[in-house]
Amino acid sequence: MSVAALIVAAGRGSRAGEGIPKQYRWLEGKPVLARTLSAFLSHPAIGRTVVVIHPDDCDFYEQTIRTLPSPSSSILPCAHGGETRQDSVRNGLEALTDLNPEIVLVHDAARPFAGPDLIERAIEAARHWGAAVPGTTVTDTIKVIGDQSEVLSTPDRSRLRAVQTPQAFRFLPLLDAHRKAAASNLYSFTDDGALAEWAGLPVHVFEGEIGNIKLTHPADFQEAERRLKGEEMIWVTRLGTGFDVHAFGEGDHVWLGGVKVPHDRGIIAHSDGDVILHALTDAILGALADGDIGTHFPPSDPQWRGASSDRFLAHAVELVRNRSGIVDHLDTTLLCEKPRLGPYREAMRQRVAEIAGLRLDQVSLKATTTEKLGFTGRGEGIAAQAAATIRLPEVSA
Ligand SMILES: Nc1ccn([C@@H]2O[C@H](COP(=O)(O)OP(=O)(O)OP(=O)(O)O)[C@@H](O)[C@H]2O)c(=O)n1
Ligand SMILES: C[C@](O)(CO)[C@H](O)COP(=O)(O)O
Repeated sequence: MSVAALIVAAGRGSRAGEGIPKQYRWLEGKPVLARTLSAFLSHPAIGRTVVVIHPDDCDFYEQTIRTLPSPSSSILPCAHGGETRQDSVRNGLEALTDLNPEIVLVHDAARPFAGPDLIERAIEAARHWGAAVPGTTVTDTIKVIGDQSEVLSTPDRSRLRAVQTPQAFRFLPLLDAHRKAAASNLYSFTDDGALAEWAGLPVHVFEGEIGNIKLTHPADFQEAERRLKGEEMIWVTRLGTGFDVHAFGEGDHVWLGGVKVPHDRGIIAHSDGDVILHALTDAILGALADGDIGTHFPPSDPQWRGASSDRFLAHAVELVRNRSGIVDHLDTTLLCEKPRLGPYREAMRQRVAEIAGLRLDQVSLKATTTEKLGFTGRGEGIAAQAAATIRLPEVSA
């Protein structure tokens, strides 16, 4: 599927204070916009990129382009922005109509820390859902207030996500939604997700990146400088392993890798007994040196009775991302005589990739019998062992 990037850089950066618009300010040796652009220009899945700039900023823009390592032919002639971010996005979309990509990623120039994995997840999410925005869990409690700053309500934090960019969409439906909003004189959407929602497109949230901050206030620049200084970032690679066993019992199916597999036995377990997801969860927790699945989801806690193990794996991955880390690879070996893995392997890889927010090539799944030896050989139970490779910034390792 063809993918284009649309970088909105036409704002004035009034909240950031100081002189020139923030996207052209230099941050540790490069303009902010050059950092933002590089992430997209260097991504192999992105065909073309259009940057939307303010008409007054042509010189700044040209200077920025000259700082790129190799001025890229994949950058289209820039488009001009409008009064609001929404106008600027619409102008950028109009500039892409000849190209007519299948997917467009809309990104703020003011977010220079979007990483390749985030971009990959955005593309996958658009392929899968058609419209998706990256979100991170909220760590502060949020209040809804009234005109007198009185608290009206406290929404359930577990349902809230702080939304970032790149936001990912099928191109034509987004273009259509923007045109409709403009035709209805609606210009107050603060992100494209909200505009798409208004236009009736189902919008989903995929995993964002804690480090993908928007440079908005002066303090954000100080934070970004600190980070980049420390950051010719040293990554520490960690490998964790996990192992899980469940006994067979009454039943007609087993859950493996998040997929329901018909079988002449069931699994005896507190949760759904998915040994693949349990071993993977423990492997990630092992790499984080953060206890094991029982520490995070005690079997004594009735709320996990019959629980789908998807949430265990998703939680472990979230812990990695909360530490600005990256899950690089997940590898599992299933040990049993039956059921056979073969017919379900791809569906399981797909599901594990989906739960963990990874690409398919980052998920490996293998199986072996134990040559009729031991409890697996006698068909009394099933086991899985897993390895997870993650990277953490040295500071939090
Ligand atoms: N009319 C506008 C307004 C914003 N943006 C872009 O949208 C992104 C997010 O907006 P924001 O952080 O609010 O940037 P500014 O509008 O520049 O900031 P401020 O509101 O402080 O002036 C930025 O990359 C900004 O350049 C844009 O292209 N056109
Ligand atoms: C698009 C956005 O970055 C998502 O968080 C945000 O809504 C932009 O808001 P701004 O007020 O234009 O900075």
